[in-house]
Amino acid sequence: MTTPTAVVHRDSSALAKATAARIVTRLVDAQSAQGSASIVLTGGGIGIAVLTELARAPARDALDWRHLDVWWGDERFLPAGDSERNETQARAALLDHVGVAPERVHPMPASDGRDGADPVYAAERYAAELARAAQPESHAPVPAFDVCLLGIGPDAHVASLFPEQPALYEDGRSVVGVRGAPKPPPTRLSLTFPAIRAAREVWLLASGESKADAVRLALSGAGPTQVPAAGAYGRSRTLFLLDADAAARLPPGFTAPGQM
Ligand SMILES: O=C1O[C@H](COP(=O)(O)O)[C@@H](O)[C@H](O)[C@H]1O
Repeated sequence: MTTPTAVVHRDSSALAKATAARIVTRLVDAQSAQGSASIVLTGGGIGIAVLTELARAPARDALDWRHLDVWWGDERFLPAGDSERNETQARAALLDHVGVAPERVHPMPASDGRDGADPVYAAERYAAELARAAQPESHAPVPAFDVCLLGIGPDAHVASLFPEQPALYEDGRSVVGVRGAPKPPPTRLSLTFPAIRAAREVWLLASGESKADAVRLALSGAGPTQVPAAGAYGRSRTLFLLDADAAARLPPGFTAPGQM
């Protein structure tokens, strides 16, 4: 487990722009070292804003988009192309505007796909796809993602791991089908904690005052069953990337708002 670091930006626009720049730097470094890179995308307001800024950033051309694997941390289990799908939003914000190799973009299955409407089968298929991409050095049935982006909900959920739900206890499977999620739509797919923790770096994004309590609890040693964001960490680095409103109630010892 890596100790989290908090980085605070003045507002959501600065947070989105700075995170986009940070992604370019991190993935360019990974491509220099390994020849290719991988990222896990998140949905949600700030998650998609970051992708929009990445598409606009002149520095994006420093990345070799053809040698990037793109995965998702969770998905709303809806028909392909539904505007509420995290995939649909990520394509519109970023992936349709850069030269990603289609075979290296790995969306989670849709509810009208070949698995049918049962999220359990869809989760199994995504887990198998991840396992095929796993390298020996990842020591897990998923790749050692270079960056795993996760939004934080007001209830401290990350990916589609919601407080007190059974998916939080999963320690065998890398992907689960989620039913009865408190945030619509109720049926979702999600990486589990073991899959998230296989990432080299986990970056948790939060913007807005409605996230301030979730951020405070996650950084205060709360348990992941009540505060899922507290259970998401990377092997080498865990970053909380925040705007000043989300950082308004940081616990002692973390960067105070206004320092960036
Ligand atoms: O539904 C979801 O919500 C979370 C957080 O979204 P936000 O709009 O409150 O930032 C997101 O991380 C997740 O990927 C998504 O499916």
